[in-house]
Amino acid sequence: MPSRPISPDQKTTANTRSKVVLLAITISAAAIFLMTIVYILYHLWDTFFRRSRTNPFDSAPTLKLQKFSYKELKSATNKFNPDNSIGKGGFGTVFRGILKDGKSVAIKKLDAASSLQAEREFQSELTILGSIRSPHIVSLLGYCIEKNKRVLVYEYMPNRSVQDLLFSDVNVSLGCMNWERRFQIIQDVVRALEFLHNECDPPVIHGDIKPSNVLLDWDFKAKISDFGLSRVKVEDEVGIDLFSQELGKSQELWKTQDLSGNLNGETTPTVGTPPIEGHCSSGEVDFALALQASSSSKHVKGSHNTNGLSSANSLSYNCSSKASPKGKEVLVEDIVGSYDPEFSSVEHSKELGVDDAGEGKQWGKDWWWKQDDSSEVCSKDYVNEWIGTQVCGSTNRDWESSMSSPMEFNLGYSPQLDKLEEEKEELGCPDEKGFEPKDKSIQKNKPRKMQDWWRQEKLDELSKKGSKRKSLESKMRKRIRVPHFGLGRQFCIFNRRSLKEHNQEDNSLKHEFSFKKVWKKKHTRSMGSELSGELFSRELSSTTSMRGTLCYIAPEYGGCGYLMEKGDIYSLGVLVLVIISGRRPLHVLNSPMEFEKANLVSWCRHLAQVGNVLELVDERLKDAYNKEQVTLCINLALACLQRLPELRPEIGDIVRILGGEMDLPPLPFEFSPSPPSKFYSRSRRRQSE
Ligand SMILES: Nc1ncnc2c1ncn2[C@@H]1O[C@H](COP(=O)(O)OP(=O)(O)OP(=O)(O)O)[C@@H](O)[C@H]1O
Repeated sequence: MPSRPISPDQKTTANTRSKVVLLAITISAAAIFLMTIVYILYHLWDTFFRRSRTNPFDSAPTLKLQKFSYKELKSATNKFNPDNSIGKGGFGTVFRGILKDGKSVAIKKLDAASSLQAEREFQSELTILGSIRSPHIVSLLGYCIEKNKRVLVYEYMPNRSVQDLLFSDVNVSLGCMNWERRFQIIQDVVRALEFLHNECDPPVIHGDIKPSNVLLDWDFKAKISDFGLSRVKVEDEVGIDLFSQELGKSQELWKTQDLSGNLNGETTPTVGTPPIEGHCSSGEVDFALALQASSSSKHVKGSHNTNGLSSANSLSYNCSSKASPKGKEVLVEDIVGSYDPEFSSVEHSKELGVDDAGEGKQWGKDWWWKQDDSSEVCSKDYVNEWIGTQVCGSTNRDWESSMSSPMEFNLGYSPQLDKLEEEKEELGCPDEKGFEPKDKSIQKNKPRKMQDWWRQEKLDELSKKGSKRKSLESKMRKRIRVPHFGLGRQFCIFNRRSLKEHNQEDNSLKHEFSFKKVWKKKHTRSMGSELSGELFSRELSSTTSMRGTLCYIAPEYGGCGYLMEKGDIYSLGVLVLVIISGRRPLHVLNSPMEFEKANLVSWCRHLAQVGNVLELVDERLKDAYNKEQVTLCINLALACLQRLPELRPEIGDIVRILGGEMDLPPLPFEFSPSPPSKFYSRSRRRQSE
């Protein structure tokens, strides 16, 4: 059958349809093309303009780290020959190496045995340091991962670390560490921190600022190294978690209580160090602060000694309330008996002996400022007192009794629990068994008359703690493990990072304390019987824990707090004092006359109070320094060392202050030459009325 011919109309319709389809395809393609161009332009704009700050993670792909083979690095260091070793850290040895192209590098070989923490450091260095470039930061050039071998390759810093230079007499006498150089180093470190805190997005917190992490290049330009403990700040992170909660409480308390404990309803002018009740939210050792509060007063104890138990409790309660799969575990016995945070609540003014609370007592808070008056105080006394108060978690009184009757540290003993009992005794609080104070003289000796409101408050608090105490006691007996975020115990355990300074120290007269040995002994035998000036004079203190380095770490970081910028600022304060004085933060010489200078931060505060900060300056500098610059740096350091992070200056302000573009904010009263007396406070009050 013949096919029907296609009509012209049908042809036209078909043509029209194909044209429409073609047009649709063309338009779609054009739209896609346009959108692609718009996307590319947006991306370019985003890269070049919007994100002008350094984003460590975004920029990571641009910072190509070289991957080395182990063989290559082995040959660069002559088989990791000890002769090429230029330093030893907590997790590995640093070698000088020469690469195939003739370039000098520093090669850090992590100890395989250092395991998890070393791995953490390695990852941290790779992800954070590997992603940032700044003239103020030591560059990470490459790495090697082969089986369990971990090696990092850095730019070589020929003039070693500030630690090496400061504590090597030869170099200083050669003028290596003259004032100009020291000032330059301070400025360089400040700039490095400015880069990390303000120019990186998100900000990077170093977490371990100290002299051995400040390295010097050919021109003695300082650069920060060692990002093993650093972290990147999470967006919108407020940072001060438990601390700020306690801070709120303490500020309320502070408003209602002056130095003598009286209710006055006004804010006391000394803002730097409110008596924080339970400030340290964990049972961790608040070493930085503990060191500053070098001895405690029985009087202070009278007003704050519930903290011991509260700290132990707060760790278990706070942490369990936040329990997460990430939570690690810590033995209750590691918490209880480790630290008495009453030292956290010690006002610096008292610490410096501003008030008369310690008068007439053998171990008043100000005892070590009075060495000249007491020829009986020797290094042994210092050590006993200090260790007794700071490490055992007992106060002076406990320590004194432990000295006469050495006790074992075991599950059955908890200084905090004992203190609770004692406190109840002092307050005349009947316990569950209807306990009444046996010795009425205890009450007579109370350092201050407590107002009824305060007493009532205290009793309420104690009865609350009594119930917590019961559960804590039963946990202790069962050795129950309390979940915790991997923060508490770490601070107390002195791991393998350590005592590097010890090796470098000359074995002559200059010696420092170590907590490591004491800590070990704590678990094995009576401490009191073992302590002697001899023993401690041989040990050093700059031990790095998993959370930072003793003496440099900020007080708030010792208590479950996040590591924040202000933590770096605190460490910077200590570093500045170390650079100016040429002393370590805890530096006890054998001479009793030197005791008052043992704790650098406390000594500096004392000097600031008496208006003589220049006494802190390294004697080796003789008079060859700029007094104005030194005074500015010391005052700046004191501002950085304020206990409340909020009061410490921001790094941007520090840059401006050092550059002379901004005045130093007024220091708290406790650092001023004329601290406010009670009279002053009252007269001020009357005026304001
Ligand atoms: N890039 C480098 N160039 C030259 N020397 C270096 C370099 N990196 C480290 N060192 C030297 O090696 C030493 C050890 O450094 P490392 O970072 O391993 O440990 P640390 O920071 O001193 O101690 P820790 O790791 O316990 O905090 C430094 O003090 C320094 O003297």
